[in-house]
Amino acid sequence: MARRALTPYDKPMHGELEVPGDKSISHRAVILGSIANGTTKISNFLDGEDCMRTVKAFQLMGVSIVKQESTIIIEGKGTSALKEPVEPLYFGNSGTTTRLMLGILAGLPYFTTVYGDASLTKRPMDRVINPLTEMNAIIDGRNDGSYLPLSIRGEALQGITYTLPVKSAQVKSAVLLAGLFANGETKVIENTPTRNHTENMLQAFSAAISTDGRETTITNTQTLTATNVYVPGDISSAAFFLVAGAIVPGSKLTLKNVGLNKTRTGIIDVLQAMGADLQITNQQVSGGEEFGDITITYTELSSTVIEGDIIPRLIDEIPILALLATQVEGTTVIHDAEELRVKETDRIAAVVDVLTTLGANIEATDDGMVIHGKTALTGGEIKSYNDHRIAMMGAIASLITKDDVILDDDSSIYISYPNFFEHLKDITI
Ligand SMILES: O=C(O)C1=C[C@@H](OP(=O)(O)O)[C@@H](O)[C@H](O)C1
Ligand SMILES: C=C(OP(=O)(O)O)C(=O)O
Repeated sequence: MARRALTPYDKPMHGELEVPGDKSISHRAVILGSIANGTTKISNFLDGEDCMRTVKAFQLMGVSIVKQESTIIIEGKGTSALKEPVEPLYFGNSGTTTRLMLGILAGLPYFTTVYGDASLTKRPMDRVINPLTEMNAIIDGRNDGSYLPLSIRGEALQGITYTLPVKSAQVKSAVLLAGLFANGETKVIENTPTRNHTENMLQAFSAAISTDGRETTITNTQTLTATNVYVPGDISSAAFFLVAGAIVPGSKLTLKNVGLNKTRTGIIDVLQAMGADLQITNQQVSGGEEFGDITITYTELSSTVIEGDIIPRLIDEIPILALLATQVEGTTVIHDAEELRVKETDRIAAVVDVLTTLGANIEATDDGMVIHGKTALTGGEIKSYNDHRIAMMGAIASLITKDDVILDDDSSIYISYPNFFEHLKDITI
């Protein structure tokens, strides 16, 4: 636990940053590389705590995974070479590890127990256990089998057609991954599109998968073929510096090689709707994932409404967008974001608490928040709620506060952005 005092910065920021690899893509690359046949090299892998939980889980199942700086080499030998783990799998703070691994473990012929930290232990798992149970999975756990710790006895699975009742890529992914081992076809239908990295990665590893509009179908695939994966920068991490550039007058920042998958770029659409000066250059594609450089040049912005289908495209960026909304004239309203209540912490309550402490005019609603701008932020002592996105939001706020911001604990930042403070320093010297 590390308390940190952050001093306001009152000069324009200039510079270029290469944010770390995408968390969602890093998890998926480890999972598929570990069950595929052959060697998978993952470059620009995010070695944050969450992705390392996924790595550790497969190491405990006998997979050779070696890390050399930001490259990971996996020697995959197919699922038949995996071993039953002899100890419980610890998933720390990582919702993605837990939900995606449940999809895998449900179909492997092993008994496994999984557990997590205090936050993960409070997050709902029935959203994944329900469809997996429909597929014949045998999963039990605390509180009628809906919370960690859980036990999984792998079973022969049966394909299903499943319409997602929650806007969750983790649920979609768990069902699709289980579909690799299930008899026949597994179809997932989503009313609101969510991030499609699992679909892209399954395609890259030669699974029998196809998407038609909002329906994705996967057919039992005994053997995946290893491939090399380049992980683009995480737009959810870039978001903190995009907002920094948007709130500190006179700034101009470039974020290099940032993932631009359309299911993730809601923040770019919102910034543009608010009037931001954004330029996207050097666009490329690798493994079905688009990426490129984003340059933001400070300009006065105006308020907006964020609701509907855009929400899953920016769900993790809402805390930092709320900070931005405190710095624009007018009222910004965020609706349809009830999923924030079941993240690492209740992010609606946490954002409202932190920004209120800093002097903002913000109210919580059941499914979002209402922010009245523009307010001068004061500084003060804030709680991170042990949530990386809340801690980084507080740190970015300190750029424009009158007095210091004291963060009670900055350790959660290692979850998704281990070199966050170095990057913050690089652009504030
Ligand atoms: O699939 C993923 O990698 C993720 C999906 C989202 O969660 P939900 O599926 O719970 O919405 C997101 O908030 C999380 O950070 C990562
Ligand atoms: C919600 C998040 O992650 P997870 O669900 O994997 O814990 C996040 O990174 O903001």
